[in-house]
Amino acid sequence: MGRALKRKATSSAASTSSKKLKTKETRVLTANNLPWKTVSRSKEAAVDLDEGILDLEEVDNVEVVYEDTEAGRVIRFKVLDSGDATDGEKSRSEDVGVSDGEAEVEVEDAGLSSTPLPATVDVSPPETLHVQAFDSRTLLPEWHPLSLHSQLLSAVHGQAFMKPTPIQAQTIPSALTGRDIVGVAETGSGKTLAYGLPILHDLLTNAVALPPKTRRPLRALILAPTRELALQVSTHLNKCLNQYSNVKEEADAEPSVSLKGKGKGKSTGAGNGPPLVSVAAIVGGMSTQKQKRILERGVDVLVATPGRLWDILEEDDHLAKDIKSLRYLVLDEADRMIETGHFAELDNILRLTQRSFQKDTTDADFAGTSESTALEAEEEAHPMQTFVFSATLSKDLQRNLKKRHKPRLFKRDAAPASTLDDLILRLDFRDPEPQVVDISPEGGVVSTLKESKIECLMTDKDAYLYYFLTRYPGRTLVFLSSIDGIRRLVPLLELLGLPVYPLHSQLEQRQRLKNLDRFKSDPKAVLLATDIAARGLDIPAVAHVVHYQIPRSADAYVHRNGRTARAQRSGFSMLMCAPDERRLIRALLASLGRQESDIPEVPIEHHFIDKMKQRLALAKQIDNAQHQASKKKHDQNWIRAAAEAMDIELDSDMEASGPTNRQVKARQAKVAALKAELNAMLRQPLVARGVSTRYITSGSRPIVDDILAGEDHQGMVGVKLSDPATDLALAGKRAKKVNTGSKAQGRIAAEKEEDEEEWSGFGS
Ligand SMILES: Nc1ncnc2c1ncn2[C@@H]1O[C@H](COP(=O)(O)OP(=O)(O)OP(=O)(O)O)[C@@H](O)[C@H]1O
Repeated sequence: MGRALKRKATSSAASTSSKKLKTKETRVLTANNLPWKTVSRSKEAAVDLDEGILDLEEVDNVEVVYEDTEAGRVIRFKVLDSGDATDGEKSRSEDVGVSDGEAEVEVEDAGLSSTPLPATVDVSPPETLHVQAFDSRTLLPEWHPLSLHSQLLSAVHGQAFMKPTPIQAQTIPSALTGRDIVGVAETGSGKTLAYGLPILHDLLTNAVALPPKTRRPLRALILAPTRELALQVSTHLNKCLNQYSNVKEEADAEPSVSLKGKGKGKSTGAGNGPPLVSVAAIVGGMSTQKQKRILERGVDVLVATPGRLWDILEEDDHLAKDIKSLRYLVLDEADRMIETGHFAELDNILRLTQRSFQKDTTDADFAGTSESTALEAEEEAHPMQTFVFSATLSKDLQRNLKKRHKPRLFKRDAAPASTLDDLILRLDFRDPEPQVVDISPEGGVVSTLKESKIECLMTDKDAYLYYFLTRYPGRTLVFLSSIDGIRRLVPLLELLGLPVYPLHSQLEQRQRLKNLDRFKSDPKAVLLATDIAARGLDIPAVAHVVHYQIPRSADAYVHRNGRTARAQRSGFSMLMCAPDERRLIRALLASLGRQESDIPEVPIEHHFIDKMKQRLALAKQIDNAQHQASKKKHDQNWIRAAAEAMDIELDSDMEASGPTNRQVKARQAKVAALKAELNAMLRQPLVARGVSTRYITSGSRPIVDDILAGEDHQGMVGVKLSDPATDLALAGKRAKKVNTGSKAQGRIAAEKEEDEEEWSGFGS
């Protein structure tokens, strides 16, 4: 038996303590079967700019033992009796015999997540370090033929991804053989791992242990259009490296942590060792210091937004050199990147990756130098692979790509590319014919998504939105085209008691991530967002997407809808359509090969809308009063500050122009009275027409049955709790019934239907 490794695991976020170990083990388990316990962490910590440790788990009373077998060194885990574990220090050193291997795990840099090497003194070099065998043939028969690194298979299994998604199944084998790939597949279909797993497989398979403090060269660059998406991709990949992996358990470490030796006597040099494979994100809004620390240490996989990366590249020659010898370049949501205003930066970064461009510059500037020779040698030994993924890449572009035999070269002074087609055609695919895999659905519609619309006046959109949110509580993402619109709506919906959060580019990054986290953790939360949230964000179980303002393009419509109905879950989207917008919607749908009539109307009980309008009117009054008061105060403060700065004395008129204390108090009292009125109104239940709240067992439609069955809607008396997709289907069936009958019968049926609806409320 090899030597035992004992550790006490603590982290700065949540202190964990390993109890004392004893050799009297009771069970030998695989890493995934260990009794991991979730460590509670503050929500805020999970969304900090360090890209967040999303889950933290700990395990107590486990001994890690290295065992030399014929196949090499393997790792075993022994779970000790909890009773044994309370023994003291003495038993610990006696039993294990090696006391210097104790290590403390602490959060060192949450911006860099890694797979640390084990903290033993005599750790084997990675070439001989064998991750505990993962039986993929039995546990993951559908993943097995892909022959991925066992650490990745273990992680995939741990996340219950029992088979590859179609885009993964079709691209991973080619990517593993070195092909360049253009992958197009519906939103939420697992594209991140389609490019991520081949990269991680290569890096893990060829990982070389670097001495501590050695800067590791960048091997893969993933470019994403938004900060949130870049952070999410980095987290997603780190989950495959850390969360469920055996190597993690081997090192007894957590994502985003590194091991620090704390043994007596001998140093645990390897405990300070570099990670096997590291992934980090660098995005705008992140502290420069942290970013520098990450880059100084070096990462294998860098996920970045083009704007921030270009800023760094202008100062960091080291990184610029790394980019010239990348192994992997990924453009995630490539088509969005040209819309974000960072097109020039993206173009510049891509120039750096183009070997022919490098040759052009190096030939001119350093012909025959060691740098030019090194680049050429590197190119021959490890040609760069390029992956371009999106849910929306035009068919024309794909055709052109296939026709193309040679990349269009970047000339030194060439103007930047101006369209996505131009840009992608200039990508330096090493593959003469990159493999194009397009399995996107016709019309961009995911099969598990139900689309719908509400037709209403522009001025009534607030009321209809409020109706929808009240009628169908559930995690809802509402898209608006303007930040002003979000600023106007958030306080109103807040006053109406909805858990609503904003997300747009003018919020501080910390606030953006905080709001996103709140949205993720409350199943009834509402996020009002601009299109920065339209691409790539993978928020589990978004029930509804609402297009409050119509999307700018068909692609935006597809991506916004893609925030719901992900990974084969069902989802619902609703387009709010004012008369002026109908022409645009028709054009938008036509470009997807569809018609306006393809999208049915959500059934609405108009009786409720009037009540919604009353509540909204009061909320608007309060908001205006609050706004005026704070604006006056702000103006007055500004004048005083300006006068002070200029050393001017304000005359008494000006001083007096501000509100007096009495006026301030009167205004506050008015706001308080309006709020009390609104709260009283909100306490009154919204009652469907024809329903008696006093006689719940009688009336045209007794509601007692629904109450007893627990199916009554808490906020709207007289309607059943239901989801919009079911109500849409019921409305569709009713309409069909009406259409199939004779004209006269149809009329009677419709009248009857109207009556029923009027009395029972929708969804009943
Ligand atoms: N093989 C799999 N089986 C089940 N779920 C998976 C699998 N691979 C990935 N997922 C999950 O599916 C969800 C969507 O994945 P991902 O974010 O990569 O989708 P996407 O195709 O990039 O979407 P978008 O186009 O919106 O960016 C994620 O929660 C991911 O964890």
